[in-house]
Amino acid sequence: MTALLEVRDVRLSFGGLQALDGPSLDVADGEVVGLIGPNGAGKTSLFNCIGGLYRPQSGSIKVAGREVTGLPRHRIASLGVGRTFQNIGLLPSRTVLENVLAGGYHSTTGGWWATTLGLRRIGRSETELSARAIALLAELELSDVAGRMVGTLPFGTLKRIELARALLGEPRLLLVDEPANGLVHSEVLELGTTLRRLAAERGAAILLVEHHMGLVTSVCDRVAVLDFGRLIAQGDPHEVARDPQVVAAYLGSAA
Ligand SMILES: Nc1ncnc2c1ncn2[C@@H]1O[C@H](COP(=O)(O)OP(=O)(O)OP(=O)(O)O)[C@@H](O)[C@H]1O
Repeated sequence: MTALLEVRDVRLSFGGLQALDGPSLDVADGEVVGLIGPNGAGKTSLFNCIGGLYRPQSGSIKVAGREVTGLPRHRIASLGVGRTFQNIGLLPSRTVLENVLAGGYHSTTGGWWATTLGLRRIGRSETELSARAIALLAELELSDVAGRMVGTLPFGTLKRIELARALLGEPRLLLVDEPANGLVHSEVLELGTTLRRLAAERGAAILLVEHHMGLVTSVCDRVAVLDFGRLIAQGDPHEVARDPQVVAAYLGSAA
């Protein structure tokens, strides 16, 4: 079976710094894969290569069999790649609904929303998008705050809004960057349930960058571990967490 996401030998450097040193990784439809590793290991850099923010110097990244390296971000998004960001990228002076609707648009020109938010529509009608956004708000228990300005809401709620926004594009592959960061324990548990449900009910593949090992072991089918841009281990989350090389990488980062 062809994997939905196929990463092969991706290399990315910033001047003399090798952020990604040839990792290869597959993610299948409906699979939840954790991408873990110490600070600076290259996790976000790999996300940025998959999503088109960075272009690797070499290697291949395919989504549903289609090479995406070098494609503009909106083309990669239209192939079914959605994303949330480590440092939440919402518009604080817009409502929750407006922010979620922004997930249906990409950069620059066109349509009513272009005037409002400076964005371009993906291709659905306004009515369809609004209906989907409202359904997503309900699914993520955000209906009560739909008309509130995002800037007035607590952090845990902002994370759910970001997820709803990413889901509006109906991604086949969802890249989720440190969703548990800043959440209290009960919110992390809820988040874990939500991520598993998204994979089970929508068949979405999820690649999850996360430092919260409780969340990783509870939601991921598999984990891949990066260290200094290299893939040092992958497999069952509990087994990988005991792998001496992985333990050493984390201890080294803490030293
Ligand atoms: N735009 C950039 N310019 C220069 N260096 C960068 C850039 N982006 C990432 N790096 C460097 O690449 C390396 C990998 O960074 P990256 O953010 O991918 O790691 P990470 O595993 O996501 O870390 P963290 O867990 O702290 O978020 C780091 O040394 C980082 O400083």
